[in-house]
This record gives sequence, structure tokens and C-alpha cells, in this order.
Amino acid sequence: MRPSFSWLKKKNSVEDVFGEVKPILRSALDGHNVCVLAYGQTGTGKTFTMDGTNEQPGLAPRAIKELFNEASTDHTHSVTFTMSMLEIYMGNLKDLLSARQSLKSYETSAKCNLNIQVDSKGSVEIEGLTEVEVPDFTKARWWYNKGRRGRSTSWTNVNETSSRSHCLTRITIFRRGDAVGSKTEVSKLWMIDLGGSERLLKTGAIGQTMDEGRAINLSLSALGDVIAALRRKKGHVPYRNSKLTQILKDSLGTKSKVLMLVHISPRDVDVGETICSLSFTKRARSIESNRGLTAELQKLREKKISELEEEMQETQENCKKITARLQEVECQLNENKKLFWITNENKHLEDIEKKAILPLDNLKETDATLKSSDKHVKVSKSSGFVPRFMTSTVASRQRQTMSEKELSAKTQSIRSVAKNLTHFSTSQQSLSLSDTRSRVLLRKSYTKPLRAAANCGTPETPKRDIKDNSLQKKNVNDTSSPRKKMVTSSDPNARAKLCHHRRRMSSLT
Ligand SMILES: Nc1ncnc2c1ncn2[C@@H]1O[C@H](COP(=O)(O)OP(=O)(O)OP(=O)(O)O)[C@@H](O)[C@H]1O
Repeated sequence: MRPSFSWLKKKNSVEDVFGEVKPILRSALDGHNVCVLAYGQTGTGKTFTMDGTNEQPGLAPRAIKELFNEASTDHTHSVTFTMSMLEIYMGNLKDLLSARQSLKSYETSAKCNLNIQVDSKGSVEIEGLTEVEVPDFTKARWWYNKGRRGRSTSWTNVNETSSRSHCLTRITIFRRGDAVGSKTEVSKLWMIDLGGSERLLKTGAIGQTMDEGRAINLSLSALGDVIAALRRKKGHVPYRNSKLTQILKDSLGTKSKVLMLVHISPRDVDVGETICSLSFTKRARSIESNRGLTAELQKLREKKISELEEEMQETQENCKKITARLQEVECQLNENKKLFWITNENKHLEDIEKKAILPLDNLKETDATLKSSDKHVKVSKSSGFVPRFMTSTVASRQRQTMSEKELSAKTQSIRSVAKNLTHFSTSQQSLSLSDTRSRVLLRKSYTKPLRAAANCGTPETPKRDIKDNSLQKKNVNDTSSPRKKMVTSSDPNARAKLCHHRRRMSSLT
């Protein structure tokens, strides 16, 4: 079950890895806050890399030793160190160097749930956390081993001694110049063994072990969010989303230096987790630091960033206002559209009403137009100025005669329909109907055939209309027959209204 680490031993011993860590320790001694993180899938050797063994010490003891070595070579400053160790277990802070740290239960331990404070300068401090002075490497190593023993571990499918928490070791460096009146510079070196990111199904974690795994995954994703915000140079960095990021607030920002060691598994079955780990660290790597910038340039850069942020906020507010105004205008437009349609509908109905009352006038106009076009054709023909290619052939003359015949048939049919309508409008006026809607319906049913006759291009349709209208004409003229035969409509509503009027009429006569 356990992955093989023989390849790691050969190619990357802890000593090789430490070679990469060394330069950043110098920065810590120079006054920068430094953070060394061991990140990766569970069981890939984070704890081993950080702690090591007695024979082969890990990065943390090596780093502490290196700090003492460097400090001893600095003859212009006096450097002292203090050390603290804590564990973030299920969102709680546990002081690993406290005298009572051996208590396993988090409820009974007084040194649990320590408060995180940020001072006016933005420096993070953990209230009540044990801070021991370490005069030399031997003492420091002793404290470190003590702290390690207090960590919470559990058995999982992947790791027999899986760390169920994040372990943070802090070395605070006090550096004071030998000159009289010189100030003490304080910087921090964090060495962090992060809990392993894990797929709960794979680790087979249940109960409390599963909750621990979930808590670790949550805080790792909070760390990912902070990294993403720093990378995008967002105004707001979500440090407060987890205890881990709250504690590291002053050591993960732009003024600090971060080194992340990624641990991956060599097994094929872990390729998914390996890709996740690598893409996480790729994002972390793309955070731009202020390295190489002078203090003046840094100030300018920060000023510019805050200006741009303000501008962005202003633009966003303007954008909101414009969107609201746009919505208002859209509402107004819809109302206007509705009004327009209502008005137009009424006008349309009025037009229909007018056309139905005066169909003969329109007909006369149509007739006159037809006659004038006839005249025009005759004039053009008699003038004799038609070019040769425009003179009609026998076939075209035949077509023209046929279309003239069709046109005259149409005119005849329109005239007969109009006559019927005149009859109808006269009788309708005499009816003195009170319901205007039924009047409109009646007119509609009569103007339909008229329009159909005028629009239809086929000669059959007018014929049918003529037939219908002649029948209606007959009914109108036939005084002996009852009036109900006079009007027919396909609309059942209109029929009902007509019956009503017919009853009224019969009561009158
Ligand atoms: N380079 C190595 N050489 C020899 N053994 C190793 C090496 N790295 C890890 N191991 C062994 O593999 C096992 C798992 O390693 P370790 O506990 O350090 O993993 P981890 O990533 O810290 O896991 P978790 O996240 O679950 O705490 C341990 O028994 C450890 O001794």
C-alpha cells in the first residue's frame, strides 16, 4: 500500500532539498518574514521531509541549525531566537510546547482555541502561545522534538501515521545592531508541515478521521483562495476564511517570501491527485513578488494599484446605475408599445367601420383608377411612338385580352358585393342596434368577402363570393322570408348576438 520512496532517496535526498531552502533562510535573517510549506497528497512524505529521523534530520532541524550558524558569523548584529509550535486541528489551535500539551482532549486543554490578534502594524500575534527562548541548537532541537510528540496522528489506508492536522513551527528572529540606539528588527520563519490533501474514499477514513480529513481539505482550499487572490492582485484577500491563513497573514503577503515544497506520489493510481497538487503549486508560483523593486517603486506601485481599485469600484457603481436606468427605460418602452397597439387596434376597427358604411365610394375610386389606366394604355398605343422591340406579339396580345377579361369579371363581382353591402348597411341602420361590438362583428363578416374578392388572383374565388352574395341579396330583397335568413356568419358569437337582435326586431314589428 505504501508508495516506494527509493527513487526519492537516490535522486532527491533531504540534503538536496535543503540546498533549495538555504537561500531563503538568509532572507529571514535579513528581516523578511519567511514561510516554508510542505504541501501534497497524504502519505507522500511531508512529515518525513520536515522532521526526518535522528540519523537523517529533516528540513526543520537543519534550518534551525543553519540559522544558528549564520548568526554566529554576523559580527555587526546580535541575533537571538525564540521558538513556538502549534497545531491546527479541526479548526482549533493547540499549543504544542505548552506544559499541558500532553492532554489529548481539546475540550479539557486550556491551551486550545488560542486567539489570533493583528496589531496596528499588521503583524499577527497568537495570544497565549508558548514562546521559548532557544540559546543554542541543542536546546532548540529538544523543544522541537517535544512539540513533534504532541501532534495528532491516525491510521488510514494510505498512511499508518497520518498527520491529522497542520503543524506550524515558528522561529522568531530578533536582530539588533551593535551601534548605540539601533532598533531591534523582528522577523519570523515559519516551517509548516501541512495536513495531506486526501480523497476520503481512497483513505477509507470514517468517523472522526473523516472529519479531520474534511477539516484539512477545507483549510487547504482556503489557502488556495488566498493564493489565487494574491496572484490576481485582488484588493481583498480572504485571509479570514481559515485559521491557517489568518495566522499566516503577515507571512504570505507581498512583503514576505514563501517557499512551497510539493510532494507527489510516484504511483500511477495517484495521477489525479498529482495533477491537482501540481496545478495548485503552479498557481502559487505565479504570484508576483515585489523582489527587485526599490521602496520608492513599491510605494508608487501600491498607490497605482489603490487608484485603479478605486476607479474599478467607481466604474462598477456607474455600471449598476446604467443597468437600473436601462431596466426603467425598457419598462417604459413596453408600456408605450402596449398603448400603441391598443390605439392602433381602435383606429383599425374605426377604419373597418368606415369602409363598411361607404363601400360604394371606394368602389367608384377603384373603378376610376381602372378606367384611367385603360385610357393610358390606349393613348400609348395610339401615339405610335412605341419602339419596335416593345410592340406586342400575337401571344402577348392574347394574354392581355385574357387579363382584361379577368379584371372586368373582378370589377363585376366587387360591384355586386358592394351593392349587397349597401343593402345591408341600410337595413342595419334601421335596426338601431345598441351593441356596438356586434355591429363591428357584422361588418367584419361582410367586409371579409369584399376584401377576398379584391385581393384574390384566381378567378374561382370571386365566383364563389358572388354566388354567396347573390344568395344574400336574394334574402335581403325577399321581404316575405323571415329576416334571420338575411345574415349569416361563421362566428358563433356573432350568431348569438344576431339572434338577440332578431328577437328585438321581431318584438318591434
Ligand atoms: N524519503 C523517504 N524515505 C524513506 N521513507 C519515507 C520517505 N518519505 C516518506 N517516507 C515514509 O512514508 C511514510 C509516509 O510519510 P509521511 O508520514 O511523511 O507522509 P505525509 O505526507 O506526511 O502524510 P500525511 O499527510 O498523511 O501526514 C512514513 O512512514 C515515512 O517514514
